[in-house]
Amino acid sequence: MHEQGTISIHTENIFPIIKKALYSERDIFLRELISNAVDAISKLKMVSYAGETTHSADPEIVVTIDKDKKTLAIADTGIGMTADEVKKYINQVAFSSAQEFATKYANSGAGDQQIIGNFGLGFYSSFMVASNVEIDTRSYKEGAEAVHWSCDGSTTFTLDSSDRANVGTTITLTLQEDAEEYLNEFEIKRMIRNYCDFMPVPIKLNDEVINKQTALWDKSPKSVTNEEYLEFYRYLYPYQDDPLFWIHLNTDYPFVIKGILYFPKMKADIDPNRGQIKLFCNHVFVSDNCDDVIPKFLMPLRGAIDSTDIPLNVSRSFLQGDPKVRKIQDFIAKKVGDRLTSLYSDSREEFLKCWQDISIFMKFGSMNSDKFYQQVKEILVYPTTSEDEKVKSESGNYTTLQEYLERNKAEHENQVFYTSDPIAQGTYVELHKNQGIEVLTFDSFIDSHFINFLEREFKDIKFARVDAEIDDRLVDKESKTEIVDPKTNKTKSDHLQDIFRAALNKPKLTIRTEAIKAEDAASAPPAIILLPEFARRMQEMTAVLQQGSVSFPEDHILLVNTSHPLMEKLISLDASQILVDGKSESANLANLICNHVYDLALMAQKSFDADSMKGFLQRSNQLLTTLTSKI
Ligand SMILES: Nc1ncnc2c1ncn2[C@@H]1O[C@H](COP(=O)(O)OP(=O)(O)OP(=O)(O)O)[C@@H](O)[C@H]1O
Repeated sequence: MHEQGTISIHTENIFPIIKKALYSERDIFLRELISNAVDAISKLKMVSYAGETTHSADPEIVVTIDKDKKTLAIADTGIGMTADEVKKYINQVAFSSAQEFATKYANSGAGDQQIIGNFGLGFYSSFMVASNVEIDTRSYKEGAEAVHWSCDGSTTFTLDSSDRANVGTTITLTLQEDAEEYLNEFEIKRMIRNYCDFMPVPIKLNDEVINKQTALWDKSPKSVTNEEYLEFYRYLYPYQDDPLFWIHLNTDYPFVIKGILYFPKMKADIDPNRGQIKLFCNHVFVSDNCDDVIPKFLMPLRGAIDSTDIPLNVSRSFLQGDPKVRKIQDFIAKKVGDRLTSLYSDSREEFLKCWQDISIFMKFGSMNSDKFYQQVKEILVYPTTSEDEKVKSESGNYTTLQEYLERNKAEHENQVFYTSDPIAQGTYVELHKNQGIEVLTFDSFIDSHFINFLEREFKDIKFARVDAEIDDRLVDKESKTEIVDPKTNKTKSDHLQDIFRAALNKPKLTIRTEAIKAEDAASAPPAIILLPEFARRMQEMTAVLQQGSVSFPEDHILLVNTSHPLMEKLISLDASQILVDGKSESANLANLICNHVYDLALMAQKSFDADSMKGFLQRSNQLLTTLTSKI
């Protein structure tokens, strides 16, 4: 048999277009050819199950590199093709999708970068790297003649008889000069591992089986042990910390979707834009990036998703608007939500152990997807100062917002007190705690947005940071009105206001006085800084918009604690007016103390820059010297 023919395609110069468009994705040719080989092996299995043939051979794919001839061959023990099938499937089917691709590319007007090779490229993608492609094949069909097809990338081909004895197909590529890297064994091994690792047929190179073959996601979740899940994770992401927990997806309805999604230990700097989930289509690796298939907020997860239902096309942008993809996204998000809620209800203790690592993800997800938020809102928890038995756990004390509101309904209905930095704001937290006011911690970088989100969700609730205002319960209102100077009718508060205003001389600073309640008066701070919630949030927002750092607001409040013992002394110092060398030494000392008290209050709020620190140290020394000179 000898036949020569013309492949009927209408787009001129089809191969240069394909080569140009897919240049950066050239590796995919091997994935396509090996996928075809796996399909051919499955088809043979199917016809044999159907009783159409008794032929059987060990399923295997052998990749052979011939450096002298500059060829790369992929041989399979699959179904093979008759001459008619070659004409039909190769000359017509394969080339028609090539044409479709080229037309799409030519019309898209998109730059090379926007066209990414996925599926549908098939057999013809071999012309991206080969100057000549040969097919040597023999069908499983009784009496079928083996055939040899050859094409040099032009639109003509030859079809001859072949002396091939075995059922199956060998595709031999004569590599172009610029594709000789595919003669390198390491490179081919890497490509097989990358694209074909989980294909269910052994793929051999130099008698060595290169691929893993079994995909853990295919197994029934009940039959997989924790150690197997961990091992698989370590295989996919070597040298990484073990994951916290995982979700095994295994469904046939409404979509065929399998996979394992792992929750890794998340760092504070997670980048939700960088997905790490591997996407497979029937065990064939497609992409390291499931951007279009996974909802954005699930991006920090890792693992693998395998689905033949994900409509992949040559141009990835096609995917985004696809309604099926949206349904798949919702489905995956729901599964993730289910897993989290069942973890919480099965073992709150285990859930809380992971909380530090998953909280940012869950808050981010809640803000991004209402469906997800509705699913998880009851299990969003926050560290709390409450000592209630119900909130205790080995990982610390945690409460949900609902529980918090319920517990504190009588004390402060609809008001949530929180700290954004339990260490720096420790003084304030302590003050609240001592008066029995429960404080929650919202200290991640996402929390200022998340608090806004919660305030939108719970319309009546107001969040106030512990340093925003002093709650009435923390102060003794009566002591404020006590008159201490019968001559001037001034209260202690009036006096202290005068002293501090004169000493600090800061027009933008508001000075307020309150008697802070404390069991031991000296244990409460002599003064604290208040940053009104609204003004502080505005400032934070402006900083975000201007991409700057949040500077400390100049118009803050200094709240002087009139019940601190230091304040009595300060009033008498100021009043004594002891003159040394014509100067009032006591007034000078009072001035130093006021500035020192102010600085100490500031220090609980912000770190000092070099100049402020220098000033603080100098004054501290001066103050110590003045005080010790009295001894
Ligand atoms: N190794 C092979 N053994 C048997 N038949 C093959 C082999 N390779 C290709 N074919 C036949 O050629 C056809 C065209 O292959 P091609 O790769 O272009 O497209 P496809 O596999 O049908 O789909 P896709 O474009 O998604 O890969 C296949 O459907 C199959 O019938």
